[in-house]
Amino acid sequence: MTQATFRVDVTKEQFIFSAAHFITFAGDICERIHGHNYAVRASVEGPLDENRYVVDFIALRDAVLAETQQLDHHVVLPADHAEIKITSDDKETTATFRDRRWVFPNEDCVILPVVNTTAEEMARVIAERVVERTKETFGNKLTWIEVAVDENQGQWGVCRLPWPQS
Ligand SMILES: Nc1nc2c(c(=O)[nH]1)N=C([C@H](O)[C@H](O)COP(=O)(O)OP(=O)(O)OP(=O)(O)O)CN2
Repeated sequence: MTQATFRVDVTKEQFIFSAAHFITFAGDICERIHGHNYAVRASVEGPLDENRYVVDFIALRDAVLAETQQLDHHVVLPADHAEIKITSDDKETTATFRDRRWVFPNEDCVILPVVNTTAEEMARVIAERVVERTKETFGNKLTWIEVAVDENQGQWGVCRLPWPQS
């Protein structure tokens, strides 16, 4: 007998956030700072509740939006990169990579707990934070959450996390 599975997906125009970043790749190549209009999709899988919902679209939408709005119009920097070092004083945040240096007003920056600000890592952080925002409301019946971040109209980094059971 086939077993039905159910999922809710939300991907809204209002999730699009414009942010600047730079990553390293191939060992020691560090990109120039540049921006993307990032798109986001979030999905959760689980059984149907008494409403015949997996979860209320609106609750999931609002949790995702709260996270994407925090990134909009910011420079996104990695806290955990081995060579991109981030320091802040009371006014400015400085990023260094070898002999290169970028200085930003603190309020323009968001420092994320990632090694590299790739779409995959940003998807993971958004997924973890959406779980934190919703786990009390959604309970422990869901099986997973997946967040996908699109850097450039069809280039998605995707992270799926098991839904916390406690
Ligand atoms: N799996 C991943 N691959 C790549 C990522 C990523 O996050 N995950 N990121 C990048 C870079 O950020 C790169 O800057 C992507 O930018 P994009 O503008 O898409 O790249 P192009 O130089 O090809 O841009 P065009 O404007 O389309 O010329 C790379 N890979």
